[in-house]
Amino acid sequence: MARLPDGTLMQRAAAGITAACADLLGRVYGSRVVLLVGSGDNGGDALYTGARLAKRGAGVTAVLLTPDRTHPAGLAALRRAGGTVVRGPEHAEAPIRRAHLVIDGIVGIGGKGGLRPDAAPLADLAQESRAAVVAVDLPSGVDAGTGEVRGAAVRADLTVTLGTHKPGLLVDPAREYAGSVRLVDIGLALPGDPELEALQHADVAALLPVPGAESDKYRRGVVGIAAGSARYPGAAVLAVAGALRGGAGAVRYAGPAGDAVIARFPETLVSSGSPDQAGRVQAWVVGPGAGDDADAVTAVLNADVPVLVDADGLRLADRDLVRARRAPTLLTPHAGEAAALLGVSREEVEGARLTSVRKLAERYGATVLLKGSTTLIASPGDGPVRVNPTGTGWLATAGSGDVLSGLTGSLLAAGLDALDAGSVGAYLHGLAGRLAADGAPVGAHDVAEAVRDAWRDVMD
Ligand SMILES: NC(=O)C1=CN([C@@H]2O[C@H](COP(=O)(O)OP(=O)(O)OC[C@H]3O[C@@H](n4cnc5c(N)ncnc54)[C@H](O)[C@@H]3O)[C@@H](O)[C@H]2O)[C@@H](O)CC1
Ligand SMILES: Nc1ncnc2c1ncn2[C@@H]1O[C@H](COP(=O)(O)OP(=O)(O)O)[C@@H](O)[C@H]1O
Ligand SMILES: [K+]
Repeated sequence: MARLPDGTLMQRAAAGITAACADLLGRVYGSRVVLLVGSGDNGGDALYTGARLAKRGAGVTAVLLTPDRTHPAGLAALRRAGGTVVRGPEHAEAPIRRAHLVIDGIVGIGGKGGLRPDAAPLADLAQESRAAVVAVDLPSGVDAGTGEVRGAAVRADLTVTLGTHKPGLLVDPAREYAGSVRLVDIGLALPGDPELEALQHADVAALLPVPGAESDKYRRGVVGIAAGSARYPGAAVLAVAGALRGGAGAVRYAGPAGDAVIARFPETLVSSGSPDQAGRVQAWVVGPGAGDDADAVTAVLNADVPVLVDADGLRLADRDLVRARRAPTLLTPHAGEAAALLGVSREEVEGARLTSVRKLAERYGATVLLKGSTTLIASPGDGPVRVNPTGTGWLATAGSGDVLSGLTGSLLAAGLDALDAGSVGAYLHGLAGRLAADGAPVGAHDVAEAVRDAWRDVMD
């Protein structure tokens, strides 16, 4: 900002927001637009945007939340362009009810906590009205840095974000408030590592293990699956189904559900004893449907290869044993399992996913993949956390986590590190869920089958 003339970034921002609003309105001329203007630069962005829309023939009304502390140059620009101004949120109701578009410039990255009491009713009015709601930078009231929502917040149809995505636009619950998100490049160079990364197709394609000319099944990696029980043989079948599609050259199964596994997947190498008797593998998956088999979990954690621990395995894994491991460990809890490990409620984990996943990674000295509406993957330390962009609610179906654990374990066996295996596994799994569902409900086995389509889609 210091290197640019005063107001340059704001003009770039306003130009981008105006273009997005015009797309949404279809016709700017004759439309009725209401600006919700807070006391900071977020309000300034809204005012400059309003001025541009007014010049193109929109009827623009600015509602000033704190009339004495309003971005002066932005306000002057709006007035010059013919916009009208109402002073105080108590006058907002009538204009919002008549509006085609409401632009939320109450607060941006300078916000703390949920909306203050004077601003909170505006969020409700905007939501109840028939107007489209566009948030400037992020929906006012959500936490930009964490995705937490502590109190009232605006619900937007579209968020036009400036310079870079903020964690709050990618992590639930805040993500849901943002609607669709459009990034406007205002020419900011961002310093240092980001706090959060979302892999894209090209990143995933570069990480997927592909056999070379000299590959054989052992060099591609063997993944071991210690899962399932007499009560839950299906978990073993689904984990193997995922593992067969994850790039390892062979899948070993160790446990009591070998007959069910072999009936469905004859290519699996099955044994019924303890995992440490099953032969060499390059990575283990332990836990899905495993019941109370603590010995299998301990045997796997004592192996000097990467280990993925899921489901029942998380409850049975000794924390000191996990911390003492030298090979990588990847824990894959859903919010309920994470809550049990942290000794908090499920709601607390779902309300603060970023904090929770970091805390778990620190406590266990392991990489953690926290599943759910937003899937996050964190390794211990301050490095960037990964957020999976491909998830879909259709994945919330029994057994789909078992598929994920097999798939991700297979990527570990093929040589990806825990953070990459977790993020690539979640990416393929989410995409497979979308492709398999295609707008209709799916079972977990459909997701496993669609992993190949997801893989091709990424490689395309
Ligand atoms: N930093 C940059 O490089 C740029 C920033 N821009 C804009 O500037 C914004 C940040 O501006 P500011 O730092 O002035 O801060 P904001 O405008 O985001 O918020 C600060 C104001 O909001 C009030 N406020 C704080 N918490 C609130 C709450 N819970 N409820 C109601 N009001 C609350 C504060 O009293 C303060 O006056 C960005 O979000 C973006 O819109 C853009 O203009 C482009 C460039
Ligand atoms: N609302 C949601 N949106 C996106 N993905 C979801 C949602 N709910 C669950 N998932 C995904 O579905 C899978 C469910 O896994 P899990 O909870 O372990 O179920 P199960 O134990 O039945 O296999 C995880 O990959 C999770 O991230
Ligand atoms: K805002």
